[in-house]
Amino acid sequence: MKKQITLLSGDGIGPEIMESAKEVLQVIAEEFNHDFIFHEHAIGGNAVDAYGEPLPEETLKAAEEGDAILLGAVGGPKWENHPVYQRPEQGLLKIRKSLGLFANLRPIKLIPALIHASPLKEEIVAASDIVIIRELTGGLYFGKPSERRDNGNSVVDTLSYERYEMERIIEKGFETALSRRKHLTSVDKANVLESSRMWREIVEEKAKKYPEVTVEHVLVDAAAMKLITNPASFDTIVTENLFGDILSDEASVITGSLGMLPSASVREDGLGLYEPIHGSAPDIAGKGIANPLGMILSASFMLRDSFGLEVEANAMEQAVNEALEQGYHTADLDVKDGTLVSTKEMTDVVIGSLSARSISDDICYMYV
Ligand SMILES: NC(=O)c1ccc[n+]([C@@H]2O[C@H](COP(=O)([O-])OP(=O)(O)OC[C@H]3O[C@@H](n4cnc5c(N)ncnc54)[C@H](O)[C@@H]3O)[C@@H](O)[C@H]2O)c1
Ligand SMILES: CC(C)[C@H](C(=O)O)[C@@H](O)C(=O)O
Ligand SMILES: [Mg+2]
Repeated sequence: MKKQITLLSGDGIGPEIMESAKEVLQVIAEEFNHDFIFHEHAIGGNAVDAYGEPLPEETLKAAEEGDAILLGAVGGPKWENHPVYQRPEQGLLKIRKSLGLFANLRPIKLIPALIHASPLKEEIVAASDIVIIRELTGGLYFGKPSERRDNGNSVVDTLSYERYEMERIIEKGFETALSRRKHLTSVDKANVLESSRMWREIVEEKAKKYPEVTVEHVLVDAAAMKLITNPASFDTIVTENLFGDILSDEASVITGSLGMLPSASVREDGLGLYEPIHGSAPDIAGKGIANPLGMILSASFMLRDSFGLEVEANAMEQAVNEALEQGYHTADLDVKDGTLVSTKEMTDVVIGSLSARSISDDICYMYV
């Protein structure tokens, strides 16, 4: 299979973890006889430095024309005092909005080898298997006006949604729940916000179309508490943009590290942007110690969901599991008696597991 993949490494640890994903994908391409063609483009702070804007036109064009997009992370202290239009994060928001990537899927599944790495008790995290479906192109992030007034003495941000924007993400929530354990938790703040009351009405309307799915409404503050006291009580969560951003970082604690979580941002026709949920981690950038697994798992997410390469995606995920089972971990993961490794070493271990796996598959094949 021949695929054009747009690589947007970004800032901070972005390029370090992107290198890992690229190397692993190259091994997959060789072993499974695919042709992955990588096209690297600028986004975020490095694009501001080179082009004066965080999302150059050519990056957007390449992203639209390719088969899928892989993104590292954007942002960092260097650009914090730039005007809003030159903030790295604006590049990320603009690519999501311009490409219409309205549905952000954030799976949170405990990897058994990491059961002790979470600061939460083993019995609490044990059965965790959640998908957060986060609305990605509306809400407070994009509402107008968003500005300072009265010489900086008052400020307004606007939370606005059109009905169709709520309908399509809620529908995605139901479809996802239907393909899983058929339990949908809709998270809102309907006791305070009008937008949440409209959201809840739409969830109730859509529920009639999905009688097999059990629907539960949970207020966002209570959901934040339940996520870490009883994560196993969740299956699929659907929520608006900002709530989903906050809850997914919180949920990463279940897996032992923010560095573990992948995500997919998709639209109706299947175009997808795949990225770890974490940021550019300026505190560890350049040290070669970042956890590359959230990025590698984002690449396997791309293989499965954008390219339909189920076997290859499984092989990558299996290789990640094996690396962790053997006790290898980067510094962000609190693994007792394991082997502390760098980003590069972790990548090599994953590649080693992949290669060993295909050799053993060959042997099995030869003897069948
Ligand atoms: N998708 C994105 O590009 C994205 C997401 C979140 C934050 N950001 C940006 O990143 C910058 C830093 O934000 P922040 O510090 O609040 O969040 P962050 O996610 O970058 O880091 C939070 C903490 O988690 C650690 N961490 C994150 N990813 C890790 C990994 N792969 N391996 C090991 N440790 C990891 C960091 O070292 C840090 O201590 C900001 O400019 C922010 O806007 C970008
Ligand atoms: C960097 C920022 C704009 C982004 C968001 O809030 O969506 C990030 O936190 C994320 O989760 O992808
Ligand atoms: Mg976030």
